[in-house]
Amino acid sequence: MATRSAVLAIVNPLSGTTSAQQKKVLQEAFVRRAEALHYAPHVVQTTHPGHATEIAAEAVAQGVTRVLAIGGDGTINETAQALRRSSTALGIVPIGSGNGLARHLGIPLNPMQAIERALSGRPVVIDSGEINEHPFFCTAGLGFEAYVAHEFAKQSVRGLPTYVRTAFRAFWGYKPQRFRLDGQEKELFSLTFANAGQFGNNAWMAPTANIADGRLEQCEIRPFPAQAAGMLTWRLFNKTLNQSAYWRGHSITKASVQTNGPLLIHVDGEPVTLATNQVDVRVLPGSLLVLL
Ligand SMILES: Nc1ncnc2c1ncn2[C@@H]1O[C@H](COP(=O)(O)OP(=O)(O)OP(=O)(O)O)[C@@H](O)[C@H]1O
Repeated sequence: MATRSAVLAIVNPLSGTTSAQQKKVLQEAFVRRAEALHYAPHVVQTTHPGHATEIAAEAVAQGVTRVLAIGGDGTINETAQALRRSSTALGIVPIGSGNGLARHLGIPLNPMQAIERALSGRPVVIDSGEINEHPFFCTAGLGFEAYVAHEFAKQSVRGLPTYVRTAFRAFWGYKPQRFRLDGQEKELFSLTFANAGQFGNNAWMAPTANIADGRLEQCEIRPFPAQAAGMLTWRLFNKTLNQSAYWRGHSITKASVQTNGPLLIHVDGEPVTLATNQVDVRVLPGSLLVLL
């Protein structure tokens, strides 16, 4: 009898708003379905930040061909980091607050259906990005969106309602920042580098982004009067932000940004504080296999 190929599921027990019981049910369903498809399934729960990368790196070294990340965009990022430039493909089972990468790729938001896709789907090549030493797969950015990511991380409750409340509060306290972008001085409300088109929750910062074109979309929002905020928000969710006079986009392969002080950024929605005021962004074309 042929040896069954291994398939690994990495689960963040703290992701999103699903309960521990729901995650347990999901893991059991994964094991049952994988066995029915003649795989040898393994499940590992993360115990600390960065753990998903360690587990996924081990799976790559062992030649596992499918690794599922069951979590939010942070867990998917940590898992995908280790799979870059390998022949191990990523299965995405989105149970986070935003699920930007899954939404962009058209992966079902129903976890059971996403498991099915990850077990039965075919590997498709996509790009990834790097902002300094931090890999990203969906979006990374500076300015308002980074500020919101940092504020959101301080909240005890996850989920969309908390995110909306946090962003609304942050808006009134936030001042646009000065950036030196590829040698040009600019005051911007936000600056996004988009591999996928959206942050999550169908908030489309880069409506035309193509995740497999070997490029990133650099999206700049210039300062705007408070009365324009409603229209910009509507456009963000209506996938028409690129029609706003406050939005500007360029397709790039690399960019360099300087600011006046230590820098708050977000990487796939996770807050990061850089110890430098220099940011270098680049695309890694065709660097990840995703199961679709
Ligand atoms: N056992 C753990 N304890 C503490 N933190 C963890 C653990 N496992 C993973 N993490 C960290 O939790 C972070 C957030 O996880 P994840 O993105 O999956 O959930 P989320 O934040 O609820 O979802 P979203 O990103 O969609 O808001 C990850 O970047 C990871 O570093």
